[in-house]
Amino acid sequence: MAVYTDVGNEALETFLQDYAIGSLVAFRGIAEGVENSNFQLRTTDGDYILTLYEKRVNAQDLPWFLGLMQHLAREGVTCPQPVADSQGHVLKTLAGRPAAITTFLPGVWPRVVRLEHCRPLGRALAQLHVAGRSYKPERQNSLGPDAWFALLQSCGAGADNVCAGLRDELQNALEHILPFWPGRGNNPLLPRGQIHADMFPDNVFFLDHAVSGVIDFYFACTDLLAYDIAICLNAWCFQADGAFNITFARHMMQGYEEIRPLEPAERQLMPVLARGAAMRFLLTRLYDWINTPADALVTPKDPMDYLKRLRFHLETDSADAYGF
Ligand SMILES: Nc1ncnc2c1ncn2[C@@H]1O[C@H](COP(=O)(O)OP(=O)(O)O)[C@@H](O)[C@H]1O
Ligand SMILES: N[C@@H](CCOP(=O)(O)O)C(=O)O
Repeated sequence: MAVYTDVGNEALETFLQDYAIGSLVAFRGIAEGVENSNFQLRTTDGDYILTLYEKRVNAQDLPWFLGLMQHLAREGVTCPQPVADSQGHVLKTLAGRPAAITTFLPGVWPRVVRLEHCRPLGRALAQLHVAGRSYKPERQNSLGPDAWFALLQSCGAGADNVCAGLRDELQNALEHILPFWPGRGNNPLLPRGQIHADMFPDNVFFLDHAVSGVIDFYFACTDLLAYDIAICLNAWCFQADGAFNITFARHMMQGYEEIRPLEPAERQLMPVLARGAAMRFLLTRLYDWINTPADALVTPKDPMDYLKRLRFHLETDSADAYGF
């Protein structure tokens, strides 16, 4: 459950007086998610989401995230829209945390990924990349390759308690990733733009076999477009038993390339991007696994799922293995 900060009924009713979205009918903390505290609000006007921004979100980045969501919507991407209060402010404070109300998106995220999800997912990702082109402000990826070594260090000896030898294994893996990363040293730079950077199944809603919306832009940043594909490859194309599903990957890429064809170098460098994407989620999961108190109201995600993926990508040296 991810409700780090509790909000009382009275405090919420007072907060809502600043808005013209009717009066409170009901609200509940949302169990899903691990980063922020989310509440579903029902007012006499309809449904909304209240988010209190927590640990990994830097409050200074919030105008960039909310601005991106507004921009993408103008460009035709369905995503939550910040709701302004009567003074025109979208960013507020509640229970001592930065807070915003956004619109509620209908749809359901796939609890089990099936082949039918993969092509629409690829299309939605490419649409987001194309729509993001005209959003000019940039945000550096604070969880990109420059951060991984320090993140591993911050896990300390705890890594080896999760899995014997893990610290050395990850250190060694970084040596097979960082020197080959696009744009580093003499490596070619790939097309950059606004990326979602957390397009996991729980952030993509479907209705009637089509993507009905994308949520959770709080890791979005300006980075390599193909890295976003590598994140999806990790998050959508491995089965529950840990096996890679090449058909899922092929369908996802077919959908993506209907909207934005890949450049040859993006395809060629997919193995290193996929290793990097597995490393990034393995490290944040590992950090959370080690540092989340046993009585916390959040269920940390298993880092070992991403160790299996990382090992797979380290064995892979050609994009052919991904089916594209
Ligand atoms: N705009 C929205 N419309 C509908 N449901 C939402 C919306 N935003 C969040 N949710 C619900 O809240 C859950 C957690 O949201 P998410 O943004 O992934 O949280 P976190 O940032 O904590 O990971 C989602 O899985 C979804 O069920
Ligand atoms: N997708 C990340 C965790 C971030 O949580 P989300 O609920 O915001 O997607 C992971 O799976 O490690």
